[in-house]
Amino acid sequence: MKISIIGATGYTGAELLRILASHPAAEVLYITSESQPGTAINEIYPHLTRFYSKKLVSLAELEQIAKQSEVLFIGLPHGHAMEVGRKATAANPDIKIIDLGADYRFKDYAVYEQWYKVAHTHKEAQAVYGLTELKRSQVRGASIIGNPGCYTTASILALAPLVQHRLIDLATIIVDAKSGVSGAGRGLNLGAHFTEVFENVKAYNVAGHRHTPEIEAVLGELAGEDLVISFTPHLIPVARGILSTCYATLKQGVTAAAVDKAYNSLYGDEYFIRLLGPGGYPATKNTRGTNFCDLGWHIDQRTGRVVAVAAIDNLVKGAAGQAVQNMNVLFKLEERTGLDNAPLYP
Ligand SMILES: NC(=O)C1=CN([C@@H]2O[C@H](COP(=O)(O)OP(=O)(O)OC[C@H]3O[C@@H](n4cnc5c(N)ncnc54)[C@H](OP(=O)(O)O)[C@@H]3O)[C@@H](O)[C@H]2O)C=CC1
Ligand SMILES: CC(=O)N[C@@H](CCC(=O)OP(=O)(O)O)C(=O)O
Repeated sequence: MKISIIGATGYTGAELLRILASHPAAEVLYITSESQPGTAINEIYPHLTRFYSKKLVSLAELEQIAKQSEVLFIGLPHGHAMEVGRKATAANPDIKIIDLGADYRFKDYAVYEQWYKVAHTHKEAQAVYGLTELKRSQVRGASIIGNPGCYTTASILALAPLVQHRLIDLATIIVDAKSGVSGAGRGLNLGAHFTEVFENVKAYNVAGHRHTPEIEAVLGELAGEDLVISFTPHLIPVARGILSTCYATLKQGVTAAAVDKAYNSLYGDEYFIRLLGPGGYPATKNTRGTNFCDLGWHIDQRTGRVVAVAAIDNLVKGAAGQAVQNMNVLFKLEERTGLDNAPLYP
């Protein structure tokens, strides 16, 4: 496929290039940057040398980029993809757009505007939410895909079986998640500064993180009713990784066997979902650099709660890997094409 990446100098853009470098059907045509047009990408990311020496171009070239590309990945901060998506589809109605940011994730644009504080300027877009394992049939026929966030991918995958099989009290869902620092992007900010992060763990955006409505919207659709959750993100001193620990009260009479059955029936045939089963302890290091999501769950008899844990790499299954997985689905390729690597360990 002829591919272009808008915002290639960011962590998700660079991760897309790393993955696509070993994708047999990928031909990267254009990569863009507003701050460093004319620079070769491997001058910014030397790990991409031998794979790319392609020069970055400005978004001003978007019309010709769109006309020549079959797939456009967008790795920009939220609020910028809509303009790119609108102009690209106007220039090439057949183009497939996969946005790694938040602009195309919400069916209800009012929710997006309320939480992201940005007016949506591409409301006519018929976008599909790109959590592959849950939305595969819709992804197959999509023109625009809103790729999920990193915390949301891990948390929704952990909770979906419990919600879909009506095993939990929907009013009791709590998500406690940790993210590596690359989740904040490559831009310099004090919160991501080494001496602020090293030997430190902290919560942030408590009771107000933008991933809250995304998780609620997707789980609510699965449940067939609106729901609210408590979501607390934490920053941990690692480069990559999301660990999401999710709690909910089991409905009266729900057995451990019913919980096991729910996970196995939803994910038993899913290559990228590795079920560690009851008592399993997912760890970010086991998914690092891969598109896998490791899932484990525990029944706490004392409290009547289920505790579901998910581990992913925020830049892979949480972003670029899932975006390529969705591209594979769009073009009817084996879904693991370019994604079937083992993690580095230790
Ligand atoms: N990091 C992660 O783990 C995840 C990130 N995401 C989302 O993916 C998107 C990209 O994230 P990430 O790669 O981490 O971000 P980075 O901050 O690392 O990169 C952002 C990119 O956008 C470009 N950019 C920044 N500001 C502007 C602007 N005003 N106009 C045009 N381009 C701009 C930059 O390019 P240049 O300055 O060269 O023009 C850079 O390439 C974001 O929406 C993020 O929320 C989603 C899931 C996971
Ligand atoms: C550690 C860290 O800062 N993580 C980011 C999540 C990145 C992401 O997925 O954001 P979008 O949903 O906007 O794409 C955050 O908490 O905002």
